[in-house]
Amino acid sequence: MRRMFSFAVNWLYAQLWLSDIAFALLGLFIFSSMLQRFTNKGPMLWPVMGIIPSLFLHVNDLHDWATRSLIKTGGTFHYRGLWMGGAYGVVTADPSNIEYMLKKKFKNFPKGRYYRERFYDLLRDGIFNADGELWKEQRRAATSEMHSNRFVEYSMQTMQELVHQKLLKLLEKVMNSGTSIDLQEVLLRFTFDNICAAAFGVDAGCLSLDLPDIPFAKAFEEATELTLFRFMVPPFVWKAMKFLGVGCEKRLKEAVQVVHDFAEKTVRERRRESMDDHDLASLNDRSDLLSRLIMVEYPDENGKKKCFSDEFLRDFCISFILAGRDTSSVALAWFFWLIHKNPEVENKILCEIKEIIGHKEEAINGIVFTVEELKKMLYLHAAISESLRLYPSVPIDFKEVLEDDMLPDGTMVKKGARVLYSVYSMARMESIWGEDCREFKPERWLKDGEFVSENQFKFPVFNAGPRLCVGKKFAYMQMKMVAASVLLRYSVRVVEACDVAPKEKGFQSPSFLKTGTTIVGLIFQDGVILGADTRATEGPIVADKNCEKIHYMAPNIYCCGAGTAADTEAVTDMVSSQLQLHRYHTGRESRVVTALTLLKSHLFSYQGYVQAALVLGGVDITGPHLHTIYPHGSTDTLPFATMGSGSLAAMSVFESKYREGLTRDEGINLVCEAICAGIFNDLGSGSNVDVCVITKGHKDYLRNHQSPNPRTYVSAKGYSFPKKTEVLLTKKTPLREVVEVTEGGDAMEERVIAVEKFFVPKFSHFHLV
Ligand code: HEM
Repeated sequence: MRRMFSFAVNWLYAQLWLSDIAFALLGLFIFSSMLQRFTNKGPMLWPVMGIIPSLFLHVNDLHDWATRSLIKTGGTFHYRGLWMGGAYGVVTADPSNIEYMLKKKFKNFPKGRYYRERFYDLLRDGIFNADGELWKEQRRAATSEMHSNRFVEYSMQTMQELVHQKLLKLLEKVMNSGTSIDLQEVLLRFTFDNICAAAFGVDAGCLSLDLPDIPFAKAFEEATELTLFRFMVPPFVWKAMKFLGVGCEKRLKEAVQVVHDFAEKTVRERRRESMDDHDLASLNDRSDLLSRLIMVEYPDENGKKKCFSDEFLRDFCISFILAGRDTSSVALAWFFWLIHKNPEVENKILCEIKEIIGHKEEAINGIVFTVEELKKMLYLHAAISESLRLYPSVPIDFKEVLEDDMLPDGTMVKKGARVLYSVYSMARMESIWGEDCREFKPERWLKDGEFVSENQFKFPVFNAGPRLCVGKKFAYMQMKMVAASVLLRYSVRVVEACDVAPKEKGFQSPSFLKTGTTIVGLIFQDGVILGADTRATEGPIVADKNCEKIHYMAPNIYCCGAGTAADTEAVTDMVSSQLQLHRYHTGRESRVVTALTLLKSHLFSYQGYVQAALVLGGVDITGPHLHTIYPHGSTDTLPFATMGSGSLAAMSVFESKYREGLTRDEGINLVCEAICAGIFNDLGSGSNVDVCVITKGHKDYLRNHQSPNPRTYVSAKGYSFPKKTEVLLTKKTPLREVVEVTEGGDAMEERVIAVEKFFVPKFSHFHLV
């Protein structure tokens, strides 16, 4: 028998070629792929790799791709991970399935082992990571404490303080500096400080004016990110790394240590207070969750009084911080982004706020919203709910299946499978939210002016059923407080340059159309002379032969611009307006250094996205000044300067011929010679020479002062333009009134206040206007 078997194996071995095996495997691969394609309406499940290749293909639009697949399959599809990897289950967006899991068969769909083992190092047995009795005990404690009047009052007070003492001050500082800011980071700092105050009763200090690095906050952020990394790699990878203590797992261990040390120290100190009669009085005054829970006594199985252990309190507080930190800050960042895109909603919110605070006499800056006032802001409530509907803070969540079951839509789920439910996709399904589901419409939440809540399972943004978010009320108060306080004072604008996805995510920034230019300036004995050519180019094409590149900034200050024409015009116009408002305000002549500071800080904040290279010149009370400003905001102060593509040719003239104490005519001639060097040696520069001479109290703008290469050929036949635009109607509208604007005047009488407040997430930057 054994001989026969070994004979058969040897025979087979002699007959088979490697190519036969490869061919057979390929056939099997194609067959199973086709079988899968025809039997499964959901995304392609590849042999061996399962859904993984599709995930990689859609890594940049995962949620939208899942939405398309869910719409195609009618709300639910099966998925499978790597072969023998153990990951399998269904993805659903069907409210009846969600109600079944989160409420009707709650016990059969716990968070499960998969979730728990990944989060265990950070959260241990905290409420966010617990199931069964462990969870129930914490849930009871959290609900009773958080819904108490004492906690609501305390949390409101901490929110008010944080908004007025920290957040608004920081925004004011940013606005005054004229820069933009990563609003998402600011909001994250805000929610971190807020939740630390609510949970531990401590000020984490993240939102100080100088935005300091706080070790606890940094470690928390790192621990959360590294824990989420465990969900992205196969278990054997992170488990092996943890065992060996290397890479991400080593960093995670260190970060978790910092978080736990901080939490343990705070719990220890508070426990000491509870045991020391002297400190007990001050503990009684505290209303944070830790201080309240430390005082709680409950009967154990034998009827003896028991307190919560230090470990219980530590894990409880850490879970709380995790639950309340990113969720609210992400929700607020999306909210401000949507408000920027939908100014009509912003107007309605402002109308509502103004109606509610109409009776208040204080100036806007002194207004602090009360709980009652926030409760009355129904339109704002609707706008926040609508923003959460479209961009839920937890876009996809999952539960594990304890025993084989069948979901209400007929889908079978096996023990150990996972049911993922996409809250993000639900918002985009016409079958759930109607044809206008993708629109941002706060009105869908209002009926006859009253806010109408939606069914929890159609809107599971805060989860639903017994595990509904404990912090929902807190979160709404917090978000409304921030939104109303900020919108009342500022308008938040997304900085378009940063609004685009960063390069490392595959985004190619557009190339710029640059204008070739020669611009120069020099200081002569009585003031400053600026010069420029007049050619504007669009790549290889001459777009304008006689444009103006010397821009007015103030009666005593002018500025030559090279780079993108629109940018040079926009930036000089903007600063010129600011200078004018400043003159109205102070009644004094503008100084060149003021223009320089405004220009450079604007250009610096846009980090080269505003393509303007400038030569700024003027004469003020301190004498003549000449500066160059580069697109990234660096500056130079020189007696003679050149910029633009023809700057090298022009500089060669200045370097050989410039001297101190030039007369006006010598200065103009030298400027013309330098510009001509650019015109004749640089293809981007051409046409005529514009000159501007600025002396104390006077300026001469010599437009087309020289035309060194006039057009010589004119067609003998002339030029005919046969097709004309016919004039059908001629109507003259006489000017009713001529308004004269006089520079100077009585500054105190005619005071104009500029309310241009610039300010702004990492995924996008915002401006405050
Ligand atoms: C916009 C803000 C918020 C959103 C969208 C939100 C959403 C959620 C969601 C989806 C869950 C269920 C998570 C899961 O079981 O996988 C949850 C649970 C929870 N949330 Fe929130 N949350 C927000 C703010 C807060 C805040 C500010 C707090 C604390 C003050 C908080 C405390 C909790 C707690 C303790 C749980 C665990 C409840 C349990 O498992 O029984 N949440 N939240």
